[in-house]
Amino acid sequence: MTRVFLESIEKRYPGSAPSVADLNLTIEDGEFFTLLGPSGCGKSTTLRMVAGFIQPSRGRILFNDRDVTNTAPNRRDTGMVFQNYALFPHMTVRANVGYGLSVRRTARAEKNKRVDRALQQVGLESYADRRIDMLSGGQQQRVALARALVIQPSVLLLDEPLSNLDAKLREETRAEIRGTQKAAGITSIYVTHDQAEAMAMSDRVAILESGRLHQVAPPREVYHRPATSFVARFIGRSNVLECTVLESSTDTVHLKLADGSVLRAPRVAGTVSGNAAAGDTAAVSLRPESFTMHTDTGGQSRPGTLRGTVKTAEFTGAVNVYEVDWNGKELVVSVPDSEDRAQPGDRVTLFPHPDRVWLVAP
Ligand SMILES: Nc1ncnc2c1ncn2[C@@H]1O[C@H](COP(=O)(O)OP(=O)(O)OP(=O)(O)O)[C@@H](O)[C@H]1O
Repeated sequence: MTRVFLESIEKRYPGSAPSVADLNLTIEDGEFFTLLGPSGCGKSTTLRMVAGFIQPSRGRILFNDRDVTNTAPNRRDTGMVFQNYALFPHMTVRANVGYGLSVRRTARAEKNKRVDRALQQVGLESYADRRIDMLSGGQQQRVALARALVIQPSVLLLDEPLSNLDAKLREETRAEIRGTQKAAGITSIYVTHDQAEAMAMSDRVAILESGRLHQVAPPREVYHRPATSFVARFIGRSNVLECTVLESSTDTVHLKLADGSVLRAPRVAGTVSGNAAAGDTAAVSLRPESFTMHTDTGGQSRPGTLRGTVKTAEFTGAVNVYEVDWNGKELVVSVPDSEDRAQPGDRVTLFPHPDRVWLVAP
C-alpha cells in the first residue's frame, strides 16, 4: 500500500534551464501512472529521482509518510525495469529473476517459491531453465519484469521498457505488463514517449514538456479535454485555432475565430473554459472527428460553421481523412465513409459538434 508524493521537485544541471521544474504529483496506491512527453522533457530524470539514482536540486519525495529524498536507491524498496533489460545473458531465467533475492540472502526454499511465482505472473514458468540469450526480446522483457516483481517492491518503476520491441510485440507486451501490474496491485510509474502506449496502459497520464507539467488526468480526459494546445497536439491529432472570447454564460462560452465565425464551447469549471472572460485570447482544439462535413451549396455562412476548400481526400477504410483549407490554415477532418464523398477543390461547410469544441491554454 504505497502512495508516492513528489513535492515541488526541481532538477537543475549547472549552466542550463531546469530539466524538471517545480513538479508536484501524487501517485495513488496501486495506480499505473505514466510520465509522457517528447524526448528531453524530463520524464527519465523524474523517474530516476524517484528511484534515487538522481538527487533533486529542490523538493521532497515521499513514499506514504516516509521521506525518501536522501535514501539510497537500494533502501527505497523500488523495483526497476529498464529499456535495455539489463539481464545477465549467460545465466538462466531462474538465476536472473532470483538474483535480487540472492543478494538479499533470502533462504533457498523461499527464494525458489518467489521466483516460481514471479515467473508464473509473467507467463514464463516453462522457460525457467533457459539461458537469457536463447529468448526473444519480448520474453527477455518479461524476465526483467519478473526480476523487478520478485522482490515485492512497494513501487515499480518502468523506463521505456518496450522501446526495443517491434510494433506488434510492443502491443502484446503492453497488455501483459498492464495485466501483471493490476494483478500484483503494485503502485507503478511508467515512462514513455509513445502516446498510444500511454493511453492504452495508464490509469492516469502526466504530460511533460521542457521540464514543465502540462496536465495530469486519465487518458480519456487528456484526449477529450486537453488543458493546453501542446497536449491537444501531442495526444492524437487536433486542429488548434486561435480565438477570442466574446462572452461566457453559466454553461457556454461563445468564441470568435480569425475569419469571424462564431463557435460555442461548453464551459466547465476548473478548466480554461471555466475561467474564460469576454475579451480573453485563447485557443480552441477541434479533433478531426469532431466535425460533420457537407458540400457547400453557397449562400450565407451559418453560425457555428466553418467554410473551406478540400485540398486532399484520403480513403483509409472506416473513415475518409480530408485536408481542408480554411482561412489559409490547413484543417484535418475525419468523417465516416459514405456515398457523398468530397473531392479536392470542393467547397465544404464544416459543422463542429458544440460538445467537442474545447478551449485550451494557448
Ligand atoms: N547529466 C546531465 N547533465 C546535463 N543535462 C542533463 C543531464 N541529464 C539530462 N539532462 C538534460 O535534462 C533534460 C531532461 O532529460 P531526460 O533524460 O529526463 O529527458 P527524457 O524526457 O527522459 O528524454 P528521452 O526520452 O530522450 O530519454 C534534457 O534536456 C537533458 O539534456
